[in-house]
Amino acid sequence: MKTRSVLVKILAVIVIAFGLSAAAVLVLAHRQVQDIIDWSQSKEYGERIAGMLGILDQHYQRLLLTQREEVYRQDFQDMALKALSAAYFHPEELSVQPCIIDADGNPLLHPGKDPLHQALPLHLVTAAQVFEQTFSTATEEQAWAIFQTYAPWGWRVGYIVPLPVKYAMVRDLDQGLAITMLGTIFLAGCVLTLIIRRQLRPVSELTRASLAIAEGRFDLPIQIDGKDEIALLAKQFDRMRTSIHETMAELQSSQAATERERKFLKDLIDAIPDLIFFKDPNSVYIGCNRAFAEGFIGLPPGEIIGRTDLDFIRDRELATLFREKDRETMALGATRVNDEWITLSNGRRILIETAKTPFYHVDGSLGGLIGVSRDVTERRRNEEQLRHLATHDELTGLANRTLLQDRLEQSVHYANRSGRVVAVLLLDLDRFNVINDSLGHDFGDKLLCLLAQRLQQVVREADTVARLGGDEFAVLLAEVADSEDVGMVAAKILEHVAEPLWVDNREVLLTASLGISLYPQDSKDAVTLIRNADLAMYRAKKDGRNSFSFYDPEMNLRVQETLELETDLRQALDREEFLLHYQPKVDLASGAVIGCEALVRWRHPRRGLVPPNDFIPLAEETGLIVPLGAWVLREACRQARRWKEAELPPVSVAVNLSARQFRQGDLPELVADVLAETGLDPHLLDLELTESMVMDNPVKAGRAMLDLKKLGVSLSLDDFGTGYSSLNYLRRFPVDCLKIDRSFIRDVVDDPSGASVVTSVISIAHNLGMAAVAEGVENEDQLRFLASCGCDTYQGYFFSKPIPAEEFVALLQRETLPAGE
Ligand SMILES: Nc1nc2c(ncn2[C@@H]2O[C@H](COP(=O)(O)O[C@H]3[C@@H](O)[C@H](n4cnc5c(=O)[nH]c(N)nc54)O[C@@H]3COP(=O)(O)O)[C@@H](O)[C@H]2O)c(=O)[nH]1
Repeated sequence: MKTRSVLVKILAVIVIAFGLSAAAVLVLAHRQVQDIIDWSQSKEYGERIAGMLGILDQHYQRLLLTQREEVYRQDFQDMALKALSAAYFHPEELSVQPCIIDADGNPLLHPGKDPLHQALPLHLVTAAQVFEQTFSTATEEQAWAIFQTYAPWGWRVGYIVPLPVKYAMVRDLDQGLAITMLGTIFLAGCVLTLIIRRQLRPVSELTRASLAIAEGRFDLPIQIDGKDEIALLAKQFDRMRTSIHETMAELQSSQAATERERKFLKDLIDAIPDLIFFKDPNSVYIGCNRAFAEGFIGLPPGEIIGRTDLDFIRDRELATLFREKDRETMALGATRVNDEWITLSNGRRILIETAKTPFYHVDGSLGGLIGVSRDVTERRRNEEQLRHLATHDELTGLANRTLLQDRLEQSVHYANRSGRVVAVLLLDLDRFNVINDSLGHDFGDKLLCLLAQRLQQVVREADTVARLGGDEFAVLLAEVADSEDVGMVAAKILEHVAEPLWVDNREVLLTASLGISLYPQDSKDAVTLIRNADLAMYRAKKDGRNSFSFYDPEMNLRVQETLELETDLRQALDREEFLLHYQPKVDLASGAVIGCEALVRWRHPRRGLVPPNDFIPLAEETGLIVPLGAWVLREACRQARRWKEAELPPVSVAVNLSARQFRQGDLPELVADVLAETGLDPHLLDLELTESMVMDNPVKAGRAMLDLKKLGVSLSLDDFGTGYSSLNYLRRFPVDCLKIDRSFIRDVVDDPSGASVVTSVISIAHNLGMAAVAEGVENEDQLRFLASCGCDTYQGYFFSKPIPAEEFVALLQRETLPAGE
């Protein structure tokens, strides 16, 4: 590399020297040419000399004269001699005509022109003549010697040169000079090119690199060696390129990552079934997902961007609404949620819930909003359904307790201002469970639906009919004048309820008990009004059903008592507050005590001895009858076993079963367990069932009775005659005794119809192979009548009230017992 550099330098020096020499030559040559003055250029002097020399045609000939004295001094003689010699001795070889001119410009010698001599001053003529003579006679060497002696300083030698010749000289000179110049220029050019190429190579390398960078190619390294500025620059440039390359690579990688992310996000939002869109602050779409574009607008996303809702939503009202909501959202600067019904591109109408949220640029300026719309049609429908379910009865579609309460509160609110009365009527069907159990729940449901329709027809549209559960309905009379009007409506309702209903081609007769509470008299609170109506309804039920009853504050007192009683009842078993009394059963024929009926008593710590009628219904209602009944059964069996162990005459013990106990599926197991536990002979246990208990569901009851019979116990049908026993069923039940209700016995003497019922029951019992037991025998007449009818057994105050166990033992031990005749 260094050698090359030296060579180039040497070459450059040579070229420069050559160029300088050539330039010097050229300058000298030009100067020489310039020394030969074209006297024709000097008009006055030129014309005079030309005239003297007889040169007429100035256009074709020029007189060229040497100009400088020094030249004469050195070369004049030689030149003059040579010129004159040539003119005289070799005139044919001359292309120019020489002449000599003195210091004043007078021609001294001009070989071709005689007149010249005449015009010359004498001394010059002489000189000229001498010259002529000399040259004409002397040899060349002689002429030269003469000339040397004559020639004074200041003479000039000239040539009359034809113009072409003069220019030929110059042209030759110029050509030479031009060739020299061109050669020099060429060489200089070559050297320069070399130098430039050498110097500019790094620059061009840099240029190439710059271009590559400009074209985005950063991977081509810049290879420039050296330590000069360009090399240093190139190195820095290459570092810069590397740095940019790396930065670009990072940028590209980050761009690729960004692009991947962007694509992923696009795919993601396209995969979301919700409608997603983005708008600028002027509500112009700047993006959306596929669901929005194709599902809602019906255009590809590209055709939506840059447009507004007004451009493609046909419903202008909706489009304007969208725009208003956009503005509100962006003005608010927070998420807003709206519901709107829209029509999709496939024509389906859906309800959308749209959440619009403003978004901002990095500099904090508003970028627009992001919208997400979701099809909530189904959800809303479900919500409506749930709301309906939450406020309506599923079976009948009537309002439920919640809605009733809500409406009642509203009605109370309005009545408060209007001064009118609001009435709550609570209706409970009488003995509906009998229908339900005997005819099935489906049948019962259909009946309830028909009744619901009927109730709705009775009241006005402003009133509310609700089902509170089971067979319990409520009617809210939103505005009535007074309680009299309410009573009329209540009576009308009962009338409609009592009209025959047809379900599955079967006629059903229903009655209801109705309780009424009034606003503002009975309470100002909706919940209390409903509760008071409920209390009144219970009163109506107790009063004999198929009637209505207005709420009375007394009812509340009773409820309070009942609540207290219930609390005490729950603790009574644990506190062992129950005990049994036994009422003897007497054989009518022999007068012997053949058994007894166990009757529970409650020794209340404050109230004293509480009769069963005051707590058995409550125990039944609360379910406490189940443990209480089990206790009675166990205690009665244990007592009977003790009597047997005491070797008293054998007596059976009768235990009353409650409806709930009987319905419990585990009664046979309980009886079996108790018998096993107490060791009582099953024949000495008599279980008393009521007529209504078995007739509510005769089939099921029949099965349960069979199970009990298998244990070896006796079964009696209590209160016979008060219910609706079907003889058909009765015939099939494994019953041992029919107990004639005391209401028939009471009137047996005075009332012939009562007597005939008793005789009929006795004969039915006997015909079915059962014993007849009369209850509530209080006097001898009754006893006598029963004996006359062939009644088998009796019990009643006439013989004995229910008595404690020890008294019953004493009674048993009496030898003589009263007997009927
Ligand atoms: N499930 C259960 N029910 C029971 C139980 N113990 C009693 N009861 C039922 O309570 C009702 C009332 O019973 P009670 O007050 O004991 O009355 C009984 C007798 O005292 C009464 N009786 C008997 N003879 C006469 C009479 O000559 N005159 C008259 N006024 N009353 C009389 O009758 C009741 C017994 O009736 P019954 O059961 O129908 O034989 C009552 O319904 C009891 O069944 C129990 O443990 N479990």
